[in-house]
Amino acid sequence: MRKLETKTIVVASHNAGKIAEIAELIGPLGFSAKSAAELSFDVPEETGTTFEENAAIKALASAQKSGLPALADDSGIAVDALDGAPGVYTADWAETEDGSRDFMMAMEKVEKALAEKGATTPEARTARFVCVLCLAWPDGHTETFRGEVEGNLVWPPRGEKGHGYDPVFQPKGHDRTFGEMDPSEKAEGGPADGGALSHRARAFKLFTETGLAL
Ligand SMILES: O=c1nc[nH]c2c1ncn2[C@H]1C[C@H](O)[C@@H](COP(=O)(O)OP(=O)(O)OP(=O)(O)O)O1
Ligand SMILES: [Mg+2]
Repeated sequence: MRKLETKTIVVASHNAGKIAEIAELIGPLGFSAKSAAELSFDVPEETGTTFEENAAIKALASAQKSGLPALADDSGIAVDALDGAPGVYTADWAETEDGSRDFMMAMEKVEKALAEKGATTPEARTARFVCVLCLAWPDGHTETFRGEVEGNLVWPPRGEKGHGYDPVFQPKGHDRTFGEMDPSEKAEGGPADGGALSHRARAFKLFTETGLAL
């Protein structure tokens, strides 16, 4: 596994909520990071059919453009009763006609699909958040790390603290949604979570444990 030889990287994302979480996770590692959004890089087209493919597309685009190692995060929510949807298309479900994003609308779509399946009990409403991190170098080398967190979907949405689908996701073993948790709690969880709760924090744990970031 290739190690990072520089302490300056690009965070290959245009999502402010994610960028803030990634900044908190890499802060203690002593990296200086600029996001693709700050650098005004184009939003690459996510043409892959897996989180891994899309993470690589985004990381490679930023690495090639900047000449620096770049870290992308491709993530989404997979609902069991919907055969894993919206999955890699999680952001697409939030897209409005004018090209902006409306997560209330997206959460309503998921809820409608669950209602059509008659999924009313917590056991029928299980889902997981998935995060695949891809670190890419300008020469095309990539390393990937996957994190997942199990939980179930609640309705109505609860909490204003998160972003995206956080208000409807209640992680297993917790009685609050991600939307009701402070960012540090979403990242670290409680005593039973081993220091990493969210899909993003779990993928980051692998990233640091492999020694890549040392
Ligand atoms: O912790 C999370 N809490 C709530 N929602 C989340 C989370 N993590 C991912 N999500 C949702 C938001 C987005 O609709 C989709 C990811 O789509 P994805 O393409 O990976 O990200 P994005 O387009 O928002 O930003 P970018 O590609 O520039 O990194 O999953
Ligand atoms: Mg995206």
